[in-house]
Amino acid sequence: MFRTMLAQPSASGPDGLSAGRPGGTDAGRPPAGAAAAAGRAAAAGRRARARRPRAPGSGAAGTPLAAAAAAVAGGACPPGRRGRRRGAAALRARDRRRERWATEKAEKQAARDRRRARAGAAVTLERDGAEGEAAGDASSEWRPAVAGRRPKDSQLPFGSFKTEGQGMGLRARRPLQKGEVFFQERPLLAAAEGDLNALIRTFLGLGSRQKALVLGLGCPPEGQTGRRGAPMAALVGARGERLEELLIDELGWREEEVDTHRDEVWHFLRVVEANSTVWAADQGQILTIGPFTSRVNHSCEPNVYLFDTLEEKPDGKYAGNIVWVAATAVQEGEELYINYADDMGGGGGSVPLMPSLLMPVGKRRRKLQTDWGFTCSCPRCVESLETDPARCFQCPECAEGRVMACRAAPEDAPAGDDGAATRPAAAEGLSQCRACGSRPSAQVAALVLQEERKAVMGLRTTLTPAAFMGYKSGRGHLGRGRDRLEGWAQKLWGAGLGETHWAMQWLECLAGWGPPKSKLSRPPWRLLPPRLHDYFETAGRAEAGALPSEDELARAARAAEQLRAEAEAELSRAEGGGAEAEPSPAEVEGGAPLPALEPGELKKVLPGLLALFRTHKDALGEEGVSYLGEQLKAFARAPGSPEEFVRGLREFPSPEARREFSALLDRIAYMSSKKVPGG
Ligand SMILES: C[S@@+](CC[C@H](N)C(=O)[O-])C[C@H]1O[C@@H](n2cnc3c(N)ncnc32)[C@H](O)[C@@H]1O
Repeated sequence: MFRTMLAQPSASGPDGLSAGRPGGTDAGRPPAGAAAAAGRAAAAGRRARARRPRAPGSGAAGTPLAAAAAAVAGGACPPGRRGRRRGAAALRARDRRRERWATEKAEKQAARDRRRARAGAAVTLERDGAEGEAAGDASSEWRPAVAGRRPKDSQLPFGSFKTEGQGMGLRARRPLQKGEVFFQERPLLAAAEGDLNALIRTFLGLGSRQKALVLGLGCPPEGQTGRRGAPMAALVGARGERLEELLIDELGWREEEVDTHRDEVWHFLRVVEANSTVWAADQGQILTIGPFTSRVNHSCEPNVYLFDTLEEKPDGKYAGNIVWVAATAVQEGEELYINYADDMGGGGGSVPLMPSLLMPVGKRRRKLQTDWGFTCSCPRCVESLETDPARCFQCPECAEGRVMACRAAPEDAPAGDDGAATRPAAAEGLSQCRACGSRPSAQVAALVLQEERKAVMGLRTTLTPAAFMGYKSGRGHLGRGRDRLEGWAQKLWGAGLGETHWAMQWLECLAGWGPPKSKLSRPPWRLLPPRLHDYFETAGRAEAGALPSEDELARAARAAEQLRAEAEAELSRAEGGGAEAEPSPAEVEGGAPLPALEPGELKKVLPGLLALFRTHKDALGEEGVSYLGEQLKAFARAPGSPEEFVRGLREFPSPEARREFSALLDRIAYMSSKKVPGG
């Protein structure tokens, strides 16, 4: 369900400015420069495993079906089959078969309808609390199996629900922390992309329950391909009318097999087109279908990032999972969204230089319409329809406030003969300035927008991927390239663009491409909307292998223990306690319960803790300081076990901060246990 530049012959950013896939190993650095660069070394190590998900159906070249078609056209069909001339008898037989199938199909459909009417619409997905629930009821929940096995409710951090206008969707059942790997799905189906025969045969080999899960996924009605230039329609016809030819003539199926499976295969191929995920692996592309992954809708401000750990085994089967990471903090009940517009990964060099998510709303929607056949109704798009922050300008009147591109005001529209407005749909104007209250006239708006066009055009012709790559030194540092980017930002600023204009944000992303030290950090380089920033950052970290994997967490835990032991040893030396004061193994391993603090003793500890917090205030940030403050106050109100207190701190929402402060927390735990103030 993703797209990657790997899969696209060319890609354009806004105004065609892009990108494509720049060459070189640093080409794929994600915009989250700090994280990505920090993970550069890790990424190099992981590169062998780097995979990128993308949408099948992303243009003719990128789909399993199109790949299969290409393979077929290129002679990958069984020898002796392709190019076989058909005699009149064969053609008559084919027509007879088609007629028979049409009749059988109508009968089957009628039977299906009857069954549905009897059983309600939940035919393949089990619903929780189905009693009294109409199909599609917003409160209904389905629980498909993971690789055929149904997880218990308590194991699932999300549930499904009926969205408004986007079919089914998933929403969080509990709060998720940014960077949290909260779910992993083993695909029900995995096959080499392009090997259509293997894909279909793998599907047919599934158990009936698993097949039902796959066929229960949403797909466009027959005859509606959903996507422009849909490759499946090109391959087998919009209604599957050439499926039989494909199966028999190209894939070498026996007629009896086709008779038995045709309808099922036809339904399956439509599901594949709408729901499969393709991952770039070393051995080639792997196409997967996971019932859960297939239910996550798209948003232009996604809160979930997916990566995979898929691997082809020597027997040709696939092992591994699709891993779900919370890209931002997600609240309980919030819908989960991923990014269908492009893949934001970076380690393997496939990140688009111009992420589609930065595009203005019109361009984003056109892209999704072309690639996916739906008009995006995500919250960000809906909010940007009237005035789009990605087309933001300094107010031509007061220069302090900001105005956005929007539809021209009706009074500015040219009048027709009869006096009625005949404004072309594309006519643009500028919104009212919140600071001075003025709304630029049509003439002023036209000038501002003309300046924008000129500036963007200049950027587009000069800042090509090749030029950008040229900015970088051999080690990938941006070096003086940053000055160029800053120069460009100043030009755009001079041309009247505002901070949240896509071109400014794009420059910020590019500037962030380098290692952390070179990241531009002074104003106005804080332009990305926070959630988008989080998403890019998490994507970069995931791709750079910097997310807290289980290994990493275990390592961090060991490191924390080590620090704690060191701190205790140091303290005991300072106390002059010598060997006696050495922590017991149980304490080092966190096994020994810490004694509860008495209110009087707490007074001694608090100043020390506060001093520690103050020392680390900057790293903690505002959110961290207030969180720790709350914990501290709660502890002061009702002092209990220091362990509980420290546990509260360990639940700090940001995993990064948690890691950073694990040593600090260990010291706090230690001090609490020793009742010694100071750090
Ligand atoms: C892989 S499916 C996602 C699950 C789907 N909603 C369902 O009911 O099974 C993709 C389809 O969901 C819908 N969809 C996903 N994100 C959307 C969005 N942002 N706006 C509108 N429709 C969306 C589109 O119909 C799209 O073809």
